[in-house]
Amino acid sequence: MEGKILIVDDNKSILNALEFLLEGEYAYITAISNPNKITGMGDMSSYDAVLLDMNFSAEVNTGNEGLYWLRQIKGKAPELPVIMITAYGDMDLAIKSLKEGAVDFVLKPWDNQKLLATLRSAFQLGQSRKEVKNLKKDQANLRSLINNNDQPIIGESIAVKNMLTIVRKVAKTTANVLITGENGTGKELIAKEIHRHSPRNNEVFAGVDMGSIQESLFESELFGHIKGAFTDAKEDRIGKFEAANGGTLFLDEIGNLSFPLQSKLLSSLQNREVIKVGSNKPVAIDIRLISATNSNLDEMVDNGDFREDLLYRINTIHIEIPPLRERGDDVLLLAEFFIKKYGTKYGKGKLIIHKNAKKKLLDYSWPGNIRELQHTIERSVILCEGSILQDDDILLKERSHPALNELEMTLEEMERDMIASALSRHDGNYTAAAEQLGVSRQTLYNKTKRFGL
Ligand SMILES: Nc1ncnc2c1ncn2[C@@H]1O[C@H](COP(=O)(O)OP(=O)(O)OP(=O)(O)O)[C@@H](O)[C@H]1O
Repeated sequence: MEGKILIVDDNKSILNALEFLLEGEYAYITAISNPNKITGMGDMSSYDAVLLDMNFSAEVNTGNEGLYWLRQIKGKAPELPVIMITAYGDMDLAIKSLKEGAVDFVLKPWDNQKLLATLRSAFQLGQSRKEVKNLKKDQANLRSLINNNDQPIIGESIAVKNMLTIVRKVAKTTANVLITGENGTGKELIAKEIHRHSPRNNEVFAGVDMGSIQESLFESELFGHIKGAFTDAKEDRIGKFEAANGGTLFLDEIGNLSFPLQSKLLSSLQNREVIKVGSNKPVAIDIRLISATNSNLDEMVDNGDFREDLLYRINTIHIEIPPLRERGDDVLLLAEFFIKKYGTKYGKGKLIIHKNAKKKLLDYSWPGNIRELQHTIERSVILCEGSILQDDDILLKERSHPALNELEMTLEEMERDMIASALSRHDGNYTAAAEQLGVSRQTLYNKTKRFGL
């Protein structure tokens, strides 16, 4: 069969006998009588298994030399299976070698069939180890591809620069981070940036949006469940905590967590373990937590809606993202960025923005922040005829804007308009805007996402 075996023994006749025996089974055999050659061998991972003598000097039988060379090989290729050969039947030594990482040992004089069988299982083990190593490498590559595929953070205002300095500093630690800011300011983007610059960047970044899942499913979403825990639990399922194990867990809209779940979250963070719904067996977890919200958690604590001890736990570092209207010319930088992006996407080539259009962008209050700007620019690129983006191409949906005749509006456009103006009136405060519109905070949140506000 295909396979590359290395034999190391200073007794030439043993070496020849082994070489002869193995030639019938494996495609490539390398036989060396001087173990010092191992030092110069470089990368040994191309071998599939090694047969290594335990005692190299005939008069010395401590086995130390064999153990020394075993360590050297393991240092060069940790996955490579090594079988030790010993002539003295010294069990202590054989066990010592197993502890040092040898997969098995054979005693001299050996039985040919037994030796071949031992080597075959070592060979199989080596193949599996190689596969696992390659899979892990693929997985790490995929993760870093996913993590690095994110868009850059645009912004040169002092507010953004200061924020990014904190982001870079905190990324290197494992501190829990709370990101606050209005809707669409880039909280998720910043959370991913922290993960990308952290030592966990080759591990998973798992996000849960508490604003978009039904409250009754929060617990199972976070902690998982076992089969039969509730009517719809047809299979065991792991939660986001376990999915993020070793990596970063991003809890968006953490202010939506009910009080009992806040307690469960707190105890998971304190004990570093989760208990699946329907189970009582704790599972150890190691996550870095980043939470985000556009609610005022201090106010929620004062009103008895959020646990103070949980707030302390999640906001070791607090990052506040400024709203777009406070970022000065960043509006234009971001607009240029999105014009380029959507110009390419819709085959419009290089588009230039007219100064009146710039003024229109700068004068607007952007209640939906960067998400709203992004959607506005996408629409304007689609509408734009020619190579200059005019102010008429930019449709702002603020209620005070008279561009659209209400009689010609669809119900959906009116709804979007009302939501935008309510958010603008309340400076992006969701609770107040939802109250004014007579809908729940969650409904408002879902609608702003749908309308791209
Ligand atoms: N500084 C930035 N540079 C470029 N794009 C950005 C920036 N900030 C945000 N974006 C983009 O704006 C959109 C909204 O950002 P994101 O989803 O991170 O906001 P959010 O604050 O998490 O929103 P929500 O409050 O609705 O959860 C995304 O498409 C994101 O890529």
